[in-house]
Amino acid sequence: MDRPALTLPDTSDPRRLPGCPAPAKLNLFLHVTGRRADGYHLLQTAFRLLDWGDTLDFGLREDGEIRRTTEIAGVPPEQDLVVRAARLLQAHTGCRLGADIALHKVLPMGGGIGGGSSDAATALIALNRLWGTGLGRAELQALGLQLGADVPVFIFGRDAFAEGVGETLQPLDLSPAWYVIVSPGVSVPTGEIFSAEGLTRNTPLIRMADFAASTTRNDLQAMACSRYPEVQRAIDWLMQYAPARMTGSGACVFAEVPSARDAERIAASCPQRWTAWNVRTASRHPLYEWLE
Ligand SMILES: C[C@](O)(CO)[C@H](O)COP(=O)(O)OP(=O)(O)OC[C@H]1O[C@@H](n2ccc(N)nc2=O)[C@H](O)[C@@H]1O
Ligand SMILES: Nc1ncnc2c1ncn2[C@@H]1O[C@H](COP(=O)(O)OP(=O)(O)OP(=O)(O)O)[C@@H](O)[C@H]1O
Repeated sequence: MDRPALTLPDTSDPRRLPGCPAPAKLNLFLHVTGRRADGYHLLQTAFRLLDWGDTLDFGLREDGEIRRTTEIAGVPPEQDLVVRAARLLQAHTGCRLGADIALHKVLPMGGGIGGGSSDAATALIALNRLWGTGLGRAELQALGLQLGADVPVFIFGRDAFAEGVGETLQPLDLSPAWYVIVSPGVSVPTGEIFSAEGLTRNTPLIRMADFAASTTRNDLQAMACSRYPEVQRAIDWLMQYAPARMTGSGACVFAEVPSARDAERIAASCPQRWTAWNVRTASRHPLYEWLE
């Protein structure tokens, strides 16, 4: 058997946590079922964790400073969800320790695969350990929600059926699977799609037991495709091989395929102007055991 792409960090030095994984997610379906008074949308979605992601290195600082030590194009440190997660954990716990944080970006940004959210979740989980702040899973999930609707599921650490704005989570037991994921080279701003006039916002609620690919869809897909036609083209291309749809608010699209070999073959034949990955699922977040 081949080894997982994402592995556990080295925990031998109590002052450093190098190589902490931040996995991507897929939304197997996404229904918009309503809108809250504050503008946020009520959803039903199924999150699936992937064995593919960014990695982060954390080093302890005694002076309380939070420093990002790597350059990320288009994301200044002050806006980085990782830096914001670290500051939020400090503020919430009164911890006076700081950290140097190196972020090694692999996941496409604005791709609907939750890269920034997962980085933030990994920062909360890793710093909670490095600083000895001792928060439990539920408290960290609530803290994560302050950073974004997609952060809690990565702290929950399992495939999940989600409701509310994405924070009410029930575990899903799904069989291991292989996916082809295509990034059509555009970045779709989540807020733009949710606020678009004409978005479907009244899909009837389904029961968790009734969720199946054939009876569900992504309610954000039509709007994303009409504004970013390259997303539709990527879906049409992938549809030649297997049923394909968009994840999250886009831009990435995905299809489940029967085997690792199929995933590799299809990803290798992707048109050059796009990027494709063959990715397998992960049953748990690699840092799952770090929280009670
Ligand atoms: C589309 C999904 O990726 C599906 O998992 C998420 O719902 C988006 O989660 P996210 O990227 O963490 O989003 P946030 O950073 O919380 O919100 C970005 C913007 O999207 C809109 N937003 C997001 C989530 C939600 N349930 N309703 C919304 O209306 C809000 O306008 C918000 O200003
Ligand atoms: N650590 C980070 N990594 C990526 N993007 C970040 C990060 N911190 C802040 N951002 C900002 O968040 C935006 C969305 O990034 P992200 O990769 O999370 O999108 P996404 O995959 O569409 O997320 P989601 O599925 O959660 O909506 C980026 O365009 C960037 O400006």
